[in-house]
Amino acid sequence: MTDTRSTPAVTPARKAEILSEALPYIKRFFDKTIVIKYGGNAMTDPHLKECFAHDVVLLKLVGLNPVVVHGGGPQIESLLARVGKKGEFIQGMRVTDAETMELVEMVLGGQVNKEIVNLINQAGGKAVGLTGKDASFIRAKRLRMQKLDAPMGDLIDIGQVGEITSIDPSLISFLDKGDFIPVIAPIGVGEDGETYNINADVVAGKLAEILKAEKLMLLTNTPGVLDKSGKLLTGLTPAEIDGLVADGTLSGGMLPKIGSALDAARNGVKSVHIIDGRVEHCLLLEILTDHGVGTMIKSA
Ligand SMILES: Nc1ncnc2c1ncn2[C@@H]1O[C@H](COP(=O)(O)OP(=O)(O)O)[C@@H](O)[C@H]1O
Ligand SMILES: CC(=O)N[C@@H](CCC(=O)OP(=O)(O)O)C(=O)O
Repeated sequence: MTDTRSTPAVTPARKAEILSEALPYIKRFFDKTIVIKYGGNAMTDPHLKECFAHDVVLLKLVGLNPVVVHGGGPQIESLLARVGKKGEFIQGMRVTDAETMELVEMVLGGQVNKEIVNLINQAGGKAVGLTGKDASFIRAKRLRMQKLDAPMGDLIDIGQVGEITSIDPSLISFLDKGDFIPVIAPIGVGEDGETYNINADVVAGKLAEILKAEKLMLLTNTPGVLDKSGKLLTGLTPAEIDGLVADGTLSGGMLPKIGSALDAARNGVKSVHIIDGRVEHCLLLEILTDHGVGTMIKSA
């Protein structure tokens, strides 16, 4: 059977040319850390999942240090539905009671984490799955959330949702140096061993800051950040983001994503992108070629 994905007329010479175009990027990013957030919504198609794993392995083998943080929102929803529960979100954060927390940990720390680890290993990498509980490397406390439509300081409690208090980078650095690819589920641990559910974009952003990453790439299921008419915004400044939040153009899961992206850009991560995880090889396109595939978040 013919594989229609490999039929475009790319001559061998053009293939070689494309490969050699990656050289300046490989040189520039050699030994640099790239934090990749793999969103639950971009994680549904089997072929795309294989492409993602393949790209991560390729980045590692050419000398970059990819660190994967994954979500799993849709996967959590389907387990909740099986036990007759429905997820509730406030400003993109899941309200997390004790039972939900148990299920979230099963899905993120178990099913989704091990699936990604396995895919990367099948593609020839050496992935190691972790949650923030491993070596207690992501410490958290209970989040008190500021509602956008409430007076400043009017904070609400949404259950076992964590706010990161610290990240110890040593475990991740150790894995990077040892040729391993860390794959991190967004779960934190409290002072007394409590388990916290943390939005994956928030973990990815903070980790990118702490690791002094060269790039933070947030893969999602839209072309990037869209304006009110659905057009892609290829670059965004903090002032433009404030405007989009205030007029309601950004909502739901895009709120924690943009907040984390902006924090990372302001705190030393050199380039921050929200990109379309449904585009085949989006990581290679964004990192090793001139073709941007989403929205770049600027620090000023
Ligand atoms: N202005 C916007 N541009 C793009 N997506 C938006 C916007 N506002 C809200 N969204 C929503 O944010 C979603 C991405 O966040 P989320 O569902 O948390 O995805 P992920 O699982 O990739 O983190 C999009 O699928 C879209 O429904
Ligand atoms: C507090 C909170 O909202 N946690 C998220 C963690 C998973 C996640 O962020 O998944 P996506 O990246 O696929 O959205 C949740 O429970 O859904």
